[in-house]
Amino acid sequence: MVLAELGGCISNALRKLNNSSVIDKKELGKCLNEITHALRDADVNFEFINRHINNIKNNINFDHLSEGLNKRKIIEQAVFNELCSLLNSEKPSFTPRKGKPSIVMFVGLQGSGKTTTCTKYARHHKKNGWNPALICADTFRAGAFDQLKQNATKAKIPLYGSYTELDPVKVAVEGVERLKKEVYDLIIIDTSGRHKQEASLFEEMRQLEQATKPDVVIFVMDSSIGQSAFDQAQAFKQSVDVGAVIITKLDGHAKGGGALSAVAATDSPVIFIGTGEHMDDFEEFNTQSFVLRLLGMSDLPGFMKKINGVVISKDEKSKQAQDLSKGKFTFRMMYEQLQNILNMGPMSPLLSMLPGFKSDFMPKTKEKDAQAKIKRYMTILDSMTNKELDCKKDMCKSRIMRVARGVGLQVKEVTKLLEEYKRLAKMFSKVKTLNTPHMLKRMGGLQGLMKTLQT
Ligand SMILES: Nc1nc2c(ncn2[C@@H]2O[C@H](COP(=O)(O)OP(=O)(O)OP(=O)(O)O)[C@@H](O)[C@H]2O)c(=O)[nH]1
Repeated sequence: MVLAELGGCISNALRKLNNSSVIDKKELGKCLNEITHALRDADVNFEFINRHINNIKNNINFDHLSEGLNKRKIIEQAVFNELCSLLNSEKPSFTPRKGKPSIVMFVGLQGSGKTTTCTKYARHHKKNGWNPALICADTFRAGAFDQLKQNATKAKIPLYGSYTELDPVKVAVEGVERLKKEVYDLIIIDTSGRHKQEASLFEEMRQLEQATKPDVVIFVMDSSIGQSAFDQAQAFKQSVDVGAVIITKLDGHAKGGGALSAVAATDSPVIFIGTGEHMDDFEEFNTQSFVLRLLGMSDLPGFMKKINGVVISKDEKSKQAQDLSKGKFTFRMMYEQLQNILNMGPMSPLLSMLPGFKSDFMPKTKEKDAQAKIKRYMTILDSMTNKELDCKKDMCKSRIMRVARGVGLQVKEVTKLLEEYKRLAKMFSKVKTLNTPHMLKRMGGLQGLMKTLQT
């Protein structure tokens, strides 16, 4: 059972309580039985299921619940709390400091997604103001250096590695020394994997840990490995000092429950999840947000945090607010808005924080089309002169033709962009404030915005 289905089954079990005229021990038992089956089908560790289901039972004492209380709500809250505690770790999560070098070492089995995740992690921190660099200490797999090099080049992250040196410890130590001197504040070491938990892999990890003294060791776990996740997580924890976990491949058909619950074996928090092969398919993990979304409930605080933080940065916000109050919406501002939408990354995870939106609301192909359209608009805007970008008037025909020729597109593409500009200018002229809910209302809600981008 994939995770989205797990959420659906748990919500269904809870919803059935609505239809019961009396909610008593028997009804609660039926509901918890259904939840137990759903968790089992999603590969959550049996021992954990029993422990958490018992906790729910023990936390709801029907004899002590007075008449007026909403029993369904109490049960729902107890289930929510237990699902959170299943995924929570007491240990605080590690955050690298800016301006001071932190060393982060990635470990995991071959194919778990380490190399991809290292670059995603570096890119995420770069976007948020760190100065990251990568080290390829995987001298075991031929092609590992080239793979990381390709990823790093795409993400514009500096990389240290060697085609000839076969000792991973030597590469890692030299890399750390060099990158520290070059004042990178986040030094990320990609290590090699093996097909299974081999002694040689663990020995290599131990040596790397001793030689580079990382501030944190991040264990990368593939979510599709089911029940065996628990043993794997435990074996890694026993070999190196795992301090954080990243679960990959939570997109697609992974059951995910096994990996999510196995995190307890590492006694470390999940800090990110990988939701696809693309660089942007990477999300910060927040237990409460995750469980809310799993159960199909809205995560409005998470949504607002993301949209306010990314769509309009604080500095831009005051300048743009000033311009808007003067009724000025220029092509340059349109460019900035499009850039902000691209910076948000994939829309589906964002939208799934809202009630009524499922994670597959926008299929990947549509998402790609929408992003291609934004990029096309930005290419057109790139070919405009500064004067044109800061102008808020319509463009004459000869200019439209010049711009179309400049970017090698048809005139109708430029005309489409102008229509979109007029629509946005009209909308912003009425808003005159950068209050996000207000703007979304003007856009006809997110559904309206998404429809526009998809057409
Ligand atoms: N669908 C999906 N694929 C992923 C994700 N993360 C990584 N992958 C894919 O998983 C495969 C293996 O990823 P790598 O990054 O090469 O794995 P690795 O752990 O570095 O492997 P070794 O270097 O051989 O130890 C690649 O095809 C990645 O594109 C994810 O979150 N979702």
